[in-house]
Amino acid sequence: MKLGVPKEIKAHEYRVGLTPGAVREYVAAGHSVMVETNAGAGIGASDDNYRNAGATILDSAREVFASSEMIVKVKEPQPSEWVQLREGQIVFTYLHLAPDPEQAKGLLKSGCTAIAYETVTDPHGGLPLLAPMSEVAGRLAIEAAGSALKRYAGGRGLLIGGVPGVPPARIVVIGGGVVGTHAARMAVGLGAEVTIIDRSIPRLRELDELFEGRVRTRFSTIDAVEEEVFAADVVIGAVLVPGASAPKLVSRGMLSSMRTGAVIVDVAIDQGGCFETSHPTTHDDPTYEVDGIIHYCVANMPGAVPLTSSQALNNATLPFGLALAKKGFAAVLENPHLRAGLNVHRGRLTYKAVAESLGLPFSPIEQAAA
Ligand SMILES: NC(=O)C1=CN([C@@H]2O[C@H](COP(=O)(O)OP(=O)(O)OC[C@H]3O[C@@H](n4cnc5c(N)ncnc54)[C@H](O)[C@@H]3O)[C@@H](O)[C@H]2O)C=CC1
Ligand SMILES: CC(=O)C(=O)O
Ligand SMILES: [Mg+2]
Repeated sequence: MKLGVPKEIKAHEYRVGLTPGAVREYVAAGHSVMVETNAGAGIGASDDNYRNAGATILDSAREVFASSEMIVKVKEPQPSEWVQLREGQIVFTYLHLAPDPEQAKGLLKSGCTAIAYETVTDPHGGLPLLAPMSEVAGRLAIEAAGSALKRYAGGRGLLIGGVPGVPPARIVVIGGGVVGTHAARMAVGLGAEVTIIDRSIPRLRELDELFEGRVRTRFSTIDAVEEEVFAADVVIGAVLVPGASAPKLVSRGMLSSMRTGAVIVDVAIDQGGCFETSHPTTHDDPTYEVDGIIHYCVANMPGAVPLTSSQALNNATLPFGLALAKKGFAAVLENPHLRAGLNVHRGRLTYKAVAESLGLPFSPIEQAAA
């Protein structure tokens, strides 16, 4: 198959869809890979590095889109990219369609086959192509919170770990999945007082064992969320209902009962966010304030550490990408985990939670593929 890797164009997105190491794997399997010039600049990979791995370098994204049967990216296609996709072409990338009706319209209109990294599954009920970036974002969330807590940044002026004789920050993590666990690990490591809220009791049990008493766990109810959020210095939003818009767990009204200068890091912003007052921000200007509460809502947090993130992402996407490259759409039909990743096919939405969140018709895959 002919694969294409355009340079990412979202603000401060320095990751790349395929690293030179991954290109080598595709080429070794008999595929050809076209890479836009400078696509790897953010990870220090030159065009020559890609050529040495067996890729052909093209001068523009336009040539990459025009000559490829499958586009491999990182971030959701941007408006200038939707219009270059076509029927029969596969796009393999993050999509996060639920909160993004414009992108959904663009992809539907193109007729392309779009497989969302974030809804591909594994045999253990996990999301293997979301997990590595959730690990990164969870860890970064505590760094982001530490920066925003600084007084000059509008925060409470609190050091996360405190010092002997002065208490540390209280950090509340809503959603104890991959993001939540990695945020909690960093927070515990810095000496914070950490509470994790989740609606899954089995997950709370696992977390209790994992952290050996170093975090408090709470079942997610309206009361529990209110009580914890009102007493917090930092709240990390890390819930997910796969494919769907994030549930809004903290309302605007609640902000006035929070500590002035407290920080919200809404990692779930790529699914619309779990705070009513969240809106997406960029690494250029990551925070804003509402009712005295600092909000950090960057939708591509791992883009800030592209060297770590591109490698971690490529490790996870490689087996799925190789299956797609070998068999094309047939791989989606035969592999239940890739099938779970299919969001758009030939003008139809094939992921139920996405269609429901967008209020658009859902088509089962068999119907869309007929
Ligand atoms: N902003 C960014 O750059 C990035 C954002 N993300 C996003 O972070 C979010 C979380 O991702 P993961 O941790 O991988 O998901 P996950 O599926 O591993 O964990 C989600 C957790 O939320 C819990 N949950 C769901 N509804 C809840 C509720 N009402 N109350 C409490 N807990 C609830 C689930 O039980 C689960 O444990 C996703 O939206 C993901 O797309 C991930 C990576 C980067
Ligand atoms: C998951 C996601 O949206 C990201 O890594 O940017
Ligand atoms: Mg700002």
